[in-house]
Amino acid sequence: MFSLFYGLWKYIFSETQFRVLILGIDKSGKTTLLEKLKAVYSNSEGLPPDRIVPTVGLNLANIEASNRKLIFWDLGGQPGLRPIWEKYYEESHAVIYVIDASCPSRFEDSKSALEKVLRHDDLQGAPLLILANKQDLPGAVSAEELARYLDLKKLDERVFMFEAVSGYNGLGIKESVEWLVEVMERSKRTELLRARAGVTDAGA
Ligand SMILES: Nc1nc2c(ncn2[C@@H]2O[C@H](COP(=O)(O)OP(=O)(O)OP(=O)(O)O)[C@@H](O)[C@H]2O)c(=O)[nH]1
Ligand SMILES: [Mg+2]
Repeated sequence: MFSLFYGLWKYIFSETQFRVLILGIDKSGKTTLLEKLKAVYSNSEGLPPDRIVPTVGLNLANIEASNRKLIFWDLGGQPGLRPIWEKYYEESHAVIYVIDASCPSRFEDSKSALEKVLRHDDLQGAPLLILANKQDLPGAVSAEELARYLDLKKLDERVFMFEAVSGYNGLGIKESVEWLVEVMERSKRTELLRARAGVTDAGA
């Protein structure tokens, strides 16, 4: 009985650390964005772009924003590494999907990889932030143009937003994080993950 109340207590009062998964095909700029997030939100400088190499494992960033703790998981986007993404779905509160907005020849690959992400049951109800990245480059399409191009059908029941960003100059980074915190706070997905953690603890 005690463990049941303890589980309930934890469910109501525990401070959630939001886990955000950063996905997108290779070279879309995920790790550069992660390093920019560190530079903007923590005391860490973040790696400069010229020292960032293609990701094979997992990169992490812990930040605090709007009085909330967030952890970002950045995975490799090369085709052979994409099957690993789903191992992280179940634990994630939200997904950031990064697209190189300056490279239309790769939009199709980005779109089909994203559609596969959205079809996965383990990500049901997870808020989705789609970033039109590399806005510092002259040819980059706007967030609206990218949304039109992607024309996503599987977004029903999911909170989502498109945002124009640049991992180089930091455009749109704060707006993105503020939006994420706001939607994760009141998302059913957060309730679900909290309840699951409470139940696990109570049953332990
Ligand atoms: N101009 C410009 N270039 C960028 C930006 N973000 C990343 N790049 C460049 O794009 C290339 C790929 O960046 P990464 O951050 O390694 O991309 P990634 O998505 O993490 O790639 P994988 O780890 O292979 O999945 C690098 O040459 C970066 O310097 C940006 O905002 N603007
Ligand atoms: Mg990377």
